[in-house]
Amino acid sequence: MNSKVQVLTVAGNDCDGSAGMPADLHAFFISGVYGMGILTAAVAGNSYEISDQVLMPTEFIDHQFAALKKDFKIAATKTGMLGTSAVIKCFHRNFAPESFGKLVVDPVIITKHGNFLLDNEAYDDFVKLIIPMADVITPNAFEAQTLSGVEIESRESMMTSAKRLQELGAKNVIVKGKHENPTQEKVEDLVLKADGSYQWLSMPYVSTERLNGTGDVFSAVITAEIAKGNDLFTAAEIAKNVVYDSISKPIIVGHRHGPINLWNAHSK
Ligand SMILES: Nc1ncnc2c1ncn2[C@@H]1O[C@H](COP(=O)(O)OP(=O)(O)O)[C@@H](O)[C@H]1O
Ligand SMILES: Cc1ncc(COP(=O)(O)OP(=O)(O)O)c(N)n1
Repeated sequence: MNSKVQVLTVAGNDCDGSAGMPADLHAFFISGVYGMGILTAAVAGNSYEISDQVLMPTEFIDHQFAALKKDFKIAATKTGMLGTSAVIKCFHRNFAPESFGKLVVDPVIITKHGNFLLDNEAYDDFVKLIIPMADVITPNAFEAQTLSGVEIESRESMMTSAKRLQELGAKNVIVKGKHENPTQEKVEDLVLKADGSYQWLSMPYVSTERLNGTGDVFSAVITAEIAKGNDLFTAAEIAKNVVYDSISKPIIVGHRHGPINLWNAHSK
């Protein structure tokens, strides 16, 4: 039963396959782990926009947790789109490390193209219930800023923001750097561990619109690598390389903000 490392994503489906659960499952596959998915929501999306979203009934999410708990040995779990207070409370009552392993929280609040995937009313419950459960939290610069109240403008502010997230209860924090300036040379992420040790991850800035799924893949690879027993610094370094390889040689799928090229990472 346990010949393959097993991991779980609790996330929404993006119907164009570029982000959310499909991206997580692709990332699990290239990481060599067996991936499962508890569906929380679904969005109608393409490479231009997200035009609609719907949430799963929480009783059905309960049933998905119960089904997996009975049968599998899950070493690590990641969260993606939780969407509402009801889903957050449902996750909170179902998740236990004994059954679902280490927890990586990707705070899906607003997509990089401006769609809100977390209700305003759900925000306080996310902070109160989900952040303290996180072994690792992986906010992008905007989410780190929103959650910590610290404006991200330098390495120093990324560190202050990460420490603030630890005060909110997350054990280990990865603040992903900004990548909005077309003249920037590199994108730097900060990995701050529970014991205060830290590392900077730095890769060249890639100028492309084909970035759908970068955040999902980054946190999914970290989840897979932790499940395999890797240390967080190693896991984050592998994830950073996978994302870089996936965006530096784009595939042309869809017209605009297309999916990233995981094949290029897989072939390395
Ligand atoms: N244009 C880019 N060039 C290089 N690295 C990038 C670029 N965009 C994102 N990344 C990297 O991709 C990973 C995911 O970050 P990000 O896209 O900010 O997450 P999210 O999808 O949550 O907004 C991080 O390691 C980040 O540094
Ligand atoms: C269902 C669903 N979940 C997550 C996303 C992705 O949102 P975003 O924060 O823009 O991150 P990445 O595309 O970089 O992973 C989505 N579109 N749909």
